[in-house]
Amino acid sequence: MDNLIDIKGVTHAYRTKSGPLPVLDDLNISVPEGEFAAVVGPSGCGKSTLTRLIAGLMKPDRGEVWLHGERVTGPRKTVGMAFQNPVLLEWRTILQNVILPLEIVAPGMPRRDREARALHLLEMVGLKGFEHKRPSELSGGMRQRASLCRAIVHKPDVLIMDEPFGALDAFTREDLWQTMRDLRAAEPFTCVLITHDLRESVFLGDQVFVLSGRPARTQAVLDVTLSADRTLDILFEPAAQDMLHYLRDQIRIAQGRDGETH
Ligand SMILES: Nc1ncnc2c1ncn2[C@@H]1O[C@H](COP(=O)(O)OP(=O)(O)OP(=O)(O)O)[C@@H](O)[C@H]1O
Repeated sequence: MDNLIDIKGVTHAYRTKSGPLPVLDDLNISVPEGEFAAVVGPSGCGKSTLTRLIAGLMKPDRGEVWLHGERVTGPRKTVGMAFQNPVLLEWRTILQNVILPLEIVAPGMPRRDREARALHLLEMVGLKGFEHKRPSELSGGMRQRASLCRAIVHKPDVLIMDEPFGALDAFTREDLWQTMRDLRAAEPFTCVLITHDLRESVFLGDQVFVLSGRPARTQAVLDVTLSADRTLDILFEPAAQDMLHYLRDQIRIAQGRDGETH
């Protein structure tokens, strides 16, 4: 299978007043087309920096980022992004917010077709009937559902999500995991998910990449050998529990806390 995302030997440092701050160090990550890569690592290790590099919003000091066989040298329209804060535009309805990327990427697409595409996605995520509401009229979980629709409405090559469920309560978060699973089954896409939640990484990921402490390297890669139509219950089964223990140990190592009693 071809890799849709290839991050090869990426090294990056921010220039700060007190000198360079090395953030990524010879990082290597490959994601085959259609796969879901979850990225976990200690706080501040460089995960968000990685998303900016994949999206072409920044260039690495060294190394290369490839998307779909093309070297990334600048921002790309074929990337969809979702963040912890859904940043929906209050002066637009939910439907108009979801349509926004199509207005930019496919300006020639008839309005009726744009709306049909957005309404289809809104229905899939359980927001049918809310399309004419303003963002402030929706709950946090509903806004994040709308934001997911907006991120994939233009069928991006890759969906990059940076802690998209981090601000939601535990039950809403689990609902959203299932929504993601169902969206992916209906519309396969390649995804990079940054998360602090190890259960989320195992439930949604095909592979989990553990980054080391800053500057981040790829410390470990876990193949999630659970069925694609996994349910939440699977997280309580021994195979998933073993994976969660492994990831927790890896995070301790990344934090330099290996050997502490736990
Ligand atoms: N524009 C910037 N200029 C200078 N330093 C930055 C910049 N952006 C991030 N940093 C620093 O780079 C390091 C990595 O930041 P980044 O946001 O990529 O980490 P992260 O792993 O996503 O963090 P968290 O898990 O806390 O969200 C941090 O120490 C941060 O303070």
